[in-house]
Amino acid sequence: MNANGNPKTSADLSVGDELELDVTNVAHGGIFVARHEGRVVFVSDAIPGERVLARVTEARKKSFVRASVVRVLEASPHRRDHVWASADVSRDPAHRVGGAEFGHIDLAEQRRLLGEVITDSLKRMAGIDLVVPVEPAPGDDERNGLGWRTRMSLHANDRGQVGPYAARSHDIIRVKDYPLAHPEVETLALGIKANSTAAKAFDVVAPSASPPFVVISEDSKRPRKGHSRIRERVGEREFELAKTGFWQVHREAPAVLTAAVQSAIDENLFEPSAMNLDLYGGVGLLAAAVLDRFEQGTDETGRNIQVSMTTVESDPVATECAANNLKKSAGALAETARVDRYLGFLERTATAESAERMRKATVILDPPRSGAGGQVCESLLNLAPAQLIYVACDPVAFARDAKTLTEGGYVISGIRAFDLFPHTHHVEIVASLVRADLVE
Ligand SMILES: C[S@@+](CC[C@H](N)C(=O)[O-])C[C@H]1O[C@@H](n2cnc3c(N)ncnc32)[C@H](O)[C@@H]1O
Repeated sequence: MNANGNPKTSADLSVGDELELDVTNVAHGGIFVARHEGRVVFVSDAIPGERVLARVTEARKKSFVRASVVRVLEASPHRRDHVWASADVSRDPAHRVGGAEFGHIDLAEQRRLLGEVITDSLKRMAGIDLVVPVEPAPGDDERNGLGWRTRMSLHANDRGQVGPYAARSHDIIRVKDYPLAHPEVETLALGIKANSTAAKAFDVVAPSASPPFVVISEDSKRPRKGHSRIRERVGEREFELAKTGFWQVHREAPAVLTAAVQSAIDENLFEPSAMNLDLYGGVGLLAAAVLDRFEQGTDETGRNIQVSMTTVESDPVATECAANNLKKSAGALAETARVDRYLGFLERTATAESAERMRKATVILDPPRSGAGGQVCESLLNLAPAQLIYVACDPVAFARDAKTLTEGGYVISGIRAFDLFPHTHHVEIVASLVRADLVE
């Protein structure tokens, strides 16, 4: 009943109300869509096709409410016991752990849903029609998508309890296991005790070529910058990076992305002497992928092929590492700069010769979750490199940038997606965009 004593309508919904819902779609962000008398309900822990009983958890917006499944009335054939018991629907929604919001769905269906999110985002935001199958990382099917996470953050509350956050709050959930974590990460994480109430955050890391460790921080919000270095191995190469510096989280992700970027580049459009760039380059993983592919062999005069490649990265420690990681390549440079400013500088200072080197370039870009954004895309359109390889971890941000780039003169010539975060809603896209005048 509402305040006037009448039966509740969708407009009166408040937190705690329970609704029977037919779940119709997946939405971006690990949630699912249903309607209650026309009002959109974003439901967690559901699967499209299910009928569920869901409890309203947020009702501040007029256009939609949020709810969590408390009982499955008609289950999807894709429903499984949650891979992490601490996130199961049998728990009160407030006490479900976050970070595994697809863990109740079989892996093949998770990937189909991720593909649907990519297709929908491209259609809705960019008017682009593409079906993108989502490929598993090697070994994940055999391990049921578990044990991949080489980095994990835990938190402590004022009572000294340590654990991950709940699904939709910053409450600490105490757990008995971490099934998505690499075994070394899990062992270390389970051993953490908040010995001092000052300890607020714990980064647990298991690098592939250094011993596993925990970095303790007294501030849960401040980025933790360990300056001592660790090492990661990818194929024949080793990379150095800062202890809590950026590195791909899935243990297979560096190798998967290296191979994907290498094969996404059109070799007919690749010019070794062009102004090739690895934007948002981190410690040089993707620059190395390009160098390893195109430095092979000799040119027509019999000299070793030298590839010009500059990484652009805002974190000076990562840049320093990139310079070391790429130092065997004479044509490699590592610059500390924000990408928008760096590209703006290239635009302002262009000469006829540098503009031509830029137009022949291959540009890799692997921005953070928010995407490259309008200003960077506009600069890329002005500089007009021959091909862009866009590595994206957010389908919506990618679709927004793809709209700018395709409307400005690029054609998507290839796109792949990888399930590098099993049991979560995250997915990695690798897209090739070629300047339209170069497409046959
Ligand atoms: C998704 S990571 C990719 C790193 C690298 N490509 C890799 O795979 O290891 C994004 C990187 O961009 C950097 N970054 C974020 N915003 C930036 C900006 N505006 N300009 C330059 N670098 C930025 C971050 O420090 C981070 O290293």
